[in-house]
Amino acid sequence: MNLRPMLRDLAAILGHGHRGALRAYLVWAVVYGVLQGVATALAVPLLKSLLSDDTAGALRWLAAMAVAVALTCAAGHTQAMKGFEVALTVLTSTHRRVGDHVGALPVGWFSAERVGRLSRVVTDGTVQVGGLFAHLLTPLVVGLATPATIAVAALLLDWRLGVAMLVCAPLLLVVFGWSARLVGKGDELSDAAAVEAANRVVEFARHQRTLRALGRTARGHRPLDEAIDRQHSAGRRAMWLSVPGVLAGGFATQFAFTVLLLVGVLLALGGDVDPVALVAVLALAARFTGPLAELSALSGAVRMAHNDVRRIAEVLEQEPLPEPETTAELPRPGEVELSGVTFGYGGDPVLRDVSLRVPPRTMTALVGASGSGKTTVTRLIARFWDARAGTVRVGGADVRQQRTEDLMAQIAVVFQDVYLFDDTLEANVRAGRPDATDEQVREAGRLAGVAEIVERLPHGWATRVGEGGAALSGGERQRVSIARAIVKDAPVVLLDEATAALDAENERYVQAAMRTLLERSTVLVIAHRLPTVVAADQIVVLDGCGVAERGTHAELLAANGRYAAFWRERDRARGWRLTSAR
Ligand SMILES: Nc1ncnc2c1ncn2[C@@H]1O[C@H](COP(=O)(O)OP(=O)(O)OP(=O)(O)O)[C@@H](O)[C@H]1O
Repeated sequence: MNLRPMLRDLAAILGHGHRGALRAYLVWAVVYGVLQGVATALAVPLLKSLLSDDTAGALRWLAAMAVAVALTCAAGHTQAMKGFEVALTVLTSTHRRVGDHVGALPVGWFSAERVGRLSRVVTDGTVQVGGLFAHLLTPLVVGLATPATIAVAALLLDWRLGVAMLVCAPLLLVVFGWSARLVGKGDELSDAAAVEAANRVVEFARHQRTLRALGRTARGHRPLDEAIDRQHSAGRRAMWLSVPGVLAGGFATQFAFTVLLLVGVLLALGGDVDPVALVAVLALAARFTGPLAELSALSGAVRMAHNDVRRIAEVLEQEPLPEPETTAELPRPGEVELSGVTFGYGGDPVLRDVSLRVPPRTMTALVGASGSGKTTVTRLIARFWDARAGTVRVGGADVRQQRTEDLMAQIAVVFQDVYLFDDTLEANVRAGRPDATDEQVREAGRLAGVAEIVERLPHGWATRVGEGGAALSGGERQRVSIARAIVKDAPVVLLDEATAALDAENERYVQAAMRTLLERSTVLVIAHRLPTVVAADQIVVLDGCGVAERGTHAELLAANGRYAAFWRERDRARGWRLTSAR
């Protein structure tokens, strides 16, 4: 059983500042185990003295034993306190370390599967790892240090018995290691199934409206049923996998004890050990195998705990987006530029050799068929991902040469899938700029039409919007999101215009707010509405991984290329009249 990988992962989780505390705890746990072994070994001369009527000698050994026991208690207390300290560090700092780290990871890392695992890691995982020090590591270290000390003492008593113990120990550890691996494998199986089932439950709860509309009730939602079935069968497999290991561990310990007894009895029968020494040998053999039996019982749990430790360490090992120490100069504030950008999410490129420039305080509309890469362009500008080739510049500087907070200070985003925090309306608008004054928040609210929502709500600005903004309509959520962008007052605004038809009131507010944003910022909009496209200083048409056309609305219509065809198609599909907007 190799503890080194787990200790290495634990040290990684704790970080540089706390590794000394882990080392101190381990040293004290070893001292505690050794002292337990010494106190046990002292029973041998004590027994010998007692059985040979040497009272004075017995008293001396008794005193020595008392000292050893007192030292053992002191060491036990110290190691427990040190373990407590490290456990507390794990519990308090791991969340922060994981949180800080995850915050620097590329957005592409956050797949649904990883998000499900992450929530398990930071809730369950950290608690399990914290408990490791109290319930597992100490018995484990003691289970190794005490038998080792006893084996050394046995060597002094009778070398043959000592050698028998030293031969048994590694064999036992091999069996325990095998048993632990089986349990660990079962744990990995059931953990993967549990993460999947948890994700399916969340999906089932979150998307009730869609599922009901599709006629899927709890019974009929096959992915959830299947995930739960898989979790059950993984649990069963994990249990069956652990059975042979647990049996083999117990059997091996009993076998070792029997071997030691046999060696002792054979030595006594051969006249090499007197009966008095034989009693002592038996006592030592019992104390040798006792902690090992405990080790056998713990080995599976230790492996499972190591899996938890590994999962946290794995998150911390993920490479964050590389960041410079300081942000480069921004020679052209408000400008956005992609030059020769190629990017794909894994397989084929979604964008190939794309170049476009959005001059400061102008509006560029991105248009193109669904899946042509419009959203991807905005994600690269906000550096949610890094381009495979080419350069993305914001403010005239490569986004990779800017610190995340400096880059994000230049950009406000209004996405379609607006997420509002389960907080008040005011807090949700202020999220754009936490240090905004009340007046600035109110003004942004007025410009984006949030003030009008506020008037209708019983608690005004203090009304809570529910998780994700559930208490507001889609159009209202978008207004809050636009108010956020206005209050942020960033030089660049990335806007994904709503595809869903807005009612006249929402439409009016959104258009008015866009005018406000345009007065102060550079706007790159994924445009779905004709008035937006017509108003743009530049229209960029994405098609087939690249820029197919660019120009103003009139220029592109005159060119009668992709854009003209594209809008004629939309015109037919939605009944829009392209000509009437001119
Ligand atoms: N997170 C992702 N992982 C893998 N592929 C993705 C991811 N996001 C988008 N894609 C793929 O990249 C391509 C471009 O997607 P993108 O969302 O940029 O297009 P879009 O033009 O914005 O589409 P739409 O108008 O439908 O929103 C699509 O083929 C899409 O399936």
